[in-house]
Amino acid sequence: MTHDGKKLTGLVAATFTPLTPKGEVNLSVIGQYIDFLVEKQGVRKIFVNGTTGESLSLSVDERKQLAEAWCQKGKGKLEDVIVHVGCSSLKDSQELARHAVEAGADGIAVISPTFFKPPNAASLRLFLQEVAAAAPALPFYYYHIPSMTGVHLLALDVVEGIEKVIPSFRGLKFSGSDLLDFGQCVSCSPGHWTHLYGMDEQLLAALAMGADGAVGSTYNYMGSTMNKVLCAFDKGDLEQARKLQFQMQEIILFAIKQGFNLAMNKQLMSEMSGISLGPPRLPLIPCDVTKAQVVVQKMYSVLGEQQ
Ligand SMILES: CC(=O)N[C@@H]([C@@H](O)[C@H](O)[C@H](O)CO)[C@@H](O)CC(=O)C(=O)O
Repeated sequence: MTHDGKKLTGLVAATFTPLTPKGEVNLSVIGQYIDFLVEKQGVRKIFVNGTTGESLSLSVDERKQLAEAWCQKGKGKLEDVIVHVGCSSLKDSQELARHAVEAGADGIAVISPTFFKPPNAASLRLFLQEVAAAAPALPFYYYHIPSMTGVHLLALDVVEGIEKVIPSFRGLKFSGSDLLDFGQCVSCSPGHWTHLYGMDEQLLAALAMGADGAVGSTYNYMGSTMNKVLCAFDKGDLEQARKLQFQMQEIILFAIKQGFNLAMNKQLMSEMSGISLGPPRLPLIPCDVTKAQVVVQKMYSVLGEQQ
């Protein structure tokens, strides 16, 4: 559910954080970025300061500036702005959760702390509960991304009984490949929770398993194709949905062979949108532009000019 009571569904772009060439947050291109998503990709929902947004490499103050800018510039253009407020420090997460309310976010999401890892699902739930309590009126989502957090608890165990302790709990962003865990989360959840899948290359499988939508990085520049997958799936046209998902897989696999990572992904968005998003922040290092351009060529050759 979003802030206005509607369940959050459909395609959500996990935004990149624009930086200047010197590595400072660059708020000046956010308006242009939103226009590109809305007008060229048909994407009107965003997930800010997540993995793609390099949140854990940003200061609390930078995350606040970004949350404010995305919410302000998105007014009247975007339907939902979900702000990720997860940090290793509970206090920082709570501060960001309170700030998200002031900024006008439609919901907040939280990952597991990653350095001192929760020893079990109950302790992670307690952490989430303490963050959610700082912004009790905002829809709250658990962001499950074991490949990045190194926390390999089952999402199913984390969300068990969660609404009793987090009344604002409204679902999961599941960025993992374990469709057994994902399917059981869907199967055991009440109907008002949303299940947003986060591995773009296999969204179709998750849709079959009951996903309500998706959050991902590639929807920044291949959102229009994935919107067609959702549309074909809704109409029951599996042949068309598969054809388009396979095309996206071909591109992502090609990119992986070229060394796909956040730096390349960010450069792909700069190339596709014409908006300079700058380098990633250290410790990540910029991607060789010619490598990104090879992937862009592949994208055009597989998808035509539809992007
Ligand atoms: C590990 C990672 O970055 N996963 C991406 C995917 O969109 C991923 O880039 C895509 O599936 C290509 O592998 C998202 O799940 C991340 C995300 O939604 C976020 O930025 O919060």
